[in-house]
Amino acid sequence: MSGKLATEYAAWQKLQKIYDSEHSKLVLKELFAQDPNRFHKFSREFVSPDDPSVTFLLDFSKNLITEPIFNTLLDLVREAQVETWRDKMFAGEHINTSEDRAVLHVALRNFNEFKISEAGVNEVGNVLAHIKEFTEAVRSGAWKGYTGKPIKTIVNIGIGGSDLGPVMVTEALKPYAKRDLDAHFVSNIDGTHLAETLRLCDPETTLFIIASKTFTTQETITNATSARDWFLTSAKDKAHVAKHFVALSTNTKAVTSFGISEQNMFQFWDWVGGRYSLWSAIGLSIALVIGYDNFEQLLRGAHGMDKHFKTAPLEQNLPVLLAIIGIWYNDFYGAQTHVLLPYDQYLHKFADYFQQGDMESNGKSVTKDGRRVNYQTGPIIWGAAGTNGQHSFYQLLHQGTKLVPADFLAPATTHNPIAHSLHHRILLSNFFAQPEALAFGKTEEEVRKELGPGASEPLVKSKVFEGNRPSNSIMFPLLTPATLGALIALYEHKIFTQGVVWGINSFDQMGVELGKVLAKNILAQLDKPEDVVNHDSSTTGIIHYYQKHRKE
Ligand SMILES: O=P(O)(O)OC[C@H]1O[C@H](O)[C@@H](O)[C@@H](O)[C@@H]1O
Repeated sequence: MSGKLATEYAAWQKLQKIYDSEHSKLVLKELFAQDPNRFHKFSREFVSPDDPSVTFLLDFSKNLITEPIFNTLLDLVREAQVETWRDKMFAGEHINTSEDRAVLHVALRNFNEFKISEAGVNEVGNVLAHIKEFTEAVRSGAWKGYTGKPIKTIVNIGIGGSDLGPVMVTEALKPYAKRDLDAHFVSNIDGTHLAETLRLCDPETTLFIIASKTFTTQETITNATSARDWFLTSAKDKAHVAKHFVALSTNTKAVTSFGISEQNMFQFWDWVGGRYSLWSAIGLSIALVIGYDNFEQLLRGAHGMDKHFKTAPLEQNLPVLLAIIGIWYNDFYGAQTHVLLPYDQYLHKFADYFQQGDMESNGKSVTKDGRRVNYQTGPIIWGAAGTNGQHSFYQLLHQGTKLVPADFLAPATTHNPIAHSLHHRILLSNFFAQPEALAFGKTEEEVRKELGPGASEPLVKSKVFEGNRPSNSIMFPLLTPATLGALIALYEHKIFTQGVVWGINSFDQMGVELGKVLAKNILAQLDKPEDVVNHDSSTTGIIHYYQKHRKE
C-alpha cells in the first residue's frame, strides 16, 4: 500500500496482460498433464513453529495459475509492500488510519513474544488470568447463583463480532465442551431470539454475558436490559445481578451505568476490532464452554500462524498464497464470490464467521488515501458444511455460468468415528471427489461413451461438465483448539494481505453506521402516521402499511 491504486502497480498491469493473452489457454487438465510435479510445486505443508502437532496441508495446485502467474502475483504483493505493512501491524502502528487505531489482535495471543508498545498490551495477561479464574470458578461450581446453586446455563448477548466468533468456535470445539453447561447466544434484536432462549433458562442457574466492545449497540443493550428485567422478575433484589451478569467491553463507564460492577467486567481495548475479537475477553463464553486450557491452546495455535505470517518467505507464506489466488480470480477473472466448504459438521458456522471477517474488512471502495478504486475489492463470502451443500447449490458450482472459486477444508480424523469411521470415509471421499470433478469435469466424449449410441443430443449436452473450476484444499489431522486457532489466523492474515494490495483500510466499518442512524430516526416516527416525514414514497408507504396492520 504505497498511495497507489492497485491498478497502478507494474505487476498488476503485467497480470492483466497475462490474463488477456493466456487465460483461455489455462486448462487444468492440460496443466496437470504437462507437469507431473504440479502438486509438489503448488502445495505447502504448514507446521506451527511452536507445536509440530499443529499442521495442515494447503493444496493450491487446482488453480488456474502457472509459475509465471504465481511469481507475478508475488511481485504484486512485494510492490504493494505487504511485508512493510505487516510489520507495522505487528509493531502496533496505527494502520487503522480512519479511526487512528492500532490493529493488534495478534497481541492478544502473543504470550509476550513480539515486542509491542501500545497502551493496554501489557494488561492482556491480567485479563487472561481473570478469564482463567472466573472460568474455573463457574465450571467447578464454586461460583454460585443467588439461591446458592451452581451455574448450568450461559447466555452470551452480543452481535456481529461480539457473537459470531464465540458461536463459531464453541460449535467447532464441541468435542472439548463441558456437556453439562448449556451455552446459548442471543444476537438478533427480534424479541423472538431472546424469548425462545429464556424459555430454556432458569434464572437461578443462568449467567448472562453481555458482550459489546462499545456497550452502545442498540440490539445488545436492549436484549441485555430485557434479560435483566426477566431475571429480576424472579430474583427481585438488584444486588443479585452481580452473580448473574458479567460484561465484556472496552467501555467501563457504560458497563457500570448498566449496573454491572467493574470486577465483573472483562476488559479489552480499542485496538481489537470487533470481527477480530474472539481472542480477547469476547472469548469468555468459549473459555467457559471448553475450559481455559483449551482456550489458551486456541490462542497459541493462532500465535503459531502469526509467527509464520511474520517470518515465512512470501512463496511459502500460506496467508499470502490464499490472498494472491483470491486476487487472481476476483480482479482478473471477475469472480464475484468465494465459497468456503468445510467437510466437518463442527465447522458449520465457519462461512458465517468469515462472512463478517472478510466482507466487513474488505467491502470497501475507497483507498486509505480517499481515492475511488477502479477494480474489485472484497468478494462475497458464503458457504455451508459438506456434504449438505452438494445437495443444494453445487449444481451451480459444477454447471452454472459463474466462476466460484472454492476452499475445501477437512480433518483426516474425525472426533466421532461411528461405524468404524465409515461415515468419515464417505465424507472424505466427497471432499476428495468434488474438487476433482470441478477441476476436470466430464467431456462430451465421455458422456457419449457412457450413454451409448442413440442418446439424444440435449441429454448429452446436459451431462457434460466443462471442468476447469478452481479450488484450494486444506486438510489437517484433527480439528483441535490449536489447529482451529491457526486456521482462523490463516484467513485473518489472508484478508489483511488482500486489503493491503487493494490499498483499503480493512479495519474500519463505516458502512454499518448509516443504517443504525436511519433506524433510530424511524423508531421515533413509528407511533403515528402523521409523524412519518422526510422519506421517499416507498419507505413512507411501507411504514403506513405497518401502522395499519400492527396489533400492539
Ligand atoms: O461489540 P459491539 O460494540 O456491540 O459491536 C458489534 C458490531 O457492531 C457493528 O455491526 C460493527 O461495528 C461490528 O464490527 C461489531 O462487531
